[in-house]
Amino acid sequence: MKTDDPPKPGEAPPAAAPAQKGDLLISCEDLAVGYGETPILPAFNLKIHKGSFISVVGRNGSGKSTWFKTLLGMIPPVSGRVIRHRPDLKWSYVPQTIGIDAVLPMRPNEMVIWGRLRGWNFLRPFSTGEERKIAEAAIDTAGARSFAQRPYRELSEGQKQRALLARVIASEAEFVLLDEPTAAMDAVAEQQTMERLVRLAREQNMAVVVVSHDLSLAARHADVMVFLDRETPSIIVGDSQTVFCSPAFRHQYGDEYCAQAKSGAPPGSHHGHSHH
Ligand SMILES: Nc1ncnc2c1ncn2[C@@H]1O[C@H](COP(=O)(O)OP(=O)(O)OP(=O)(O)O)[C@@H](O)[C@H]1O
Repeated sequence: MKTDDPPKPGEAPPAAAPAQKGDLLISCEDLAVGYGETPILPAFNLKIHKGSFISVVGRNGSGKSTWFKTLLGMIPPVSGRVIRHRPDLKWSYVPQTIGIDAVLPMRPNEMVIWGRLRGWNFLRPFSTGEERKIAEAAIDTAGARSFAQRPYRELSEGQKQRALLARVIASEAEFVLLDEPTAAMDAVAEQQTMERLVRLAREQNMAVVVVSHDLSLAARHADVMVFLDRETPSIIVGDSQTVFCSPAFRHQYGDEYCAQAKSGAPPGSHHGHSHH
C-alpha cells in the first residue's frame, strides 16, 4: 500500500495548499487499530504535518473513531506505533456527540473558554480578559454569536456543532481531530464550516483531521485523504484521485467519483468551487 506520497505532477493541487509542509507532528508507523488483539483494519503509514488538512472518509463502522481514539492514546495500537514528535503537543478533539452537558449544564460561551483551560487552570474561578477576548473572537468566527448565552442542550444539532467549532478555534491547538463536525448542518453551513476548518489549517498552521460523509467536500480541500474500508479490508492514503480510483472505494461508492477526479472537475463542483 502506498502512503503519504506527495501529489503527483499534473494533478490539480488542492486549493490554497501550503507550498511548504510544516513540522511533523504525528506519525502512524505500520499502525493497526482495533480492540484487544484483533486489528479491524490492515496496518498503514501516515505522517501528519502542521498546516495540513486531512479528510477521513468511509462507511459507518469502518473504524474512523477507532483510529481517532488510537491517535489520541485512548486505546493502544494492536500493532505498530503512533509517534508524537513533540511531547507537549496541544490537541483538541471534537467527538461525534458531546456528553459534557449531561454532566454539567453549559452555554457555548462557557464551553469555548473552558476549551482553553489546561491542567490546574481548570480550577481557576475566573478566566482572564485575554482568554475572554480569544473566546469571543472564536464565537464570532464560528457563527455562534446569536446563541452563545443559551443552554447547550436547547440548541439545534447544527448550533451545537458550531459551538464545538468555536471551542476548537479558541483552543489554539496544533492538532485537531473532528468526527463529523458537519453532520447536522444544512448544506450552506456545512460548506462554510469546512472552509473555516481549511483556513484554520492554513492560517493558524494547525493540523486538521476531519471525518466527513460528504465525499466531494472532503476531496475538495484535502491535502491528503484517508479512506477506511472493513469489507476489503483496506486503508487508502493519498490524494483524492488515488482514493476515488482505488478498487475498494469504487466497490463502495461506484465509479463516478473516480471519473470526475480524473476529468479534473471535482465531484460536486456545481457547489461553486473556484480557485480564488
Ligand atoms: N469497544 C469496542 N470493542 C470492540 N469493538 C468495538 C468497540 N467499539 C467499536 N467497535 C467496533 O469497531 C468497528 C469500528 O467502529 P468505529 O466506531 O471505529 O467506526 P466508525 O467508522 O467511526 O463508524 P461511524 O461512521 O458509524 O461513526 C465497529 O465494527 C464497531 O462495532
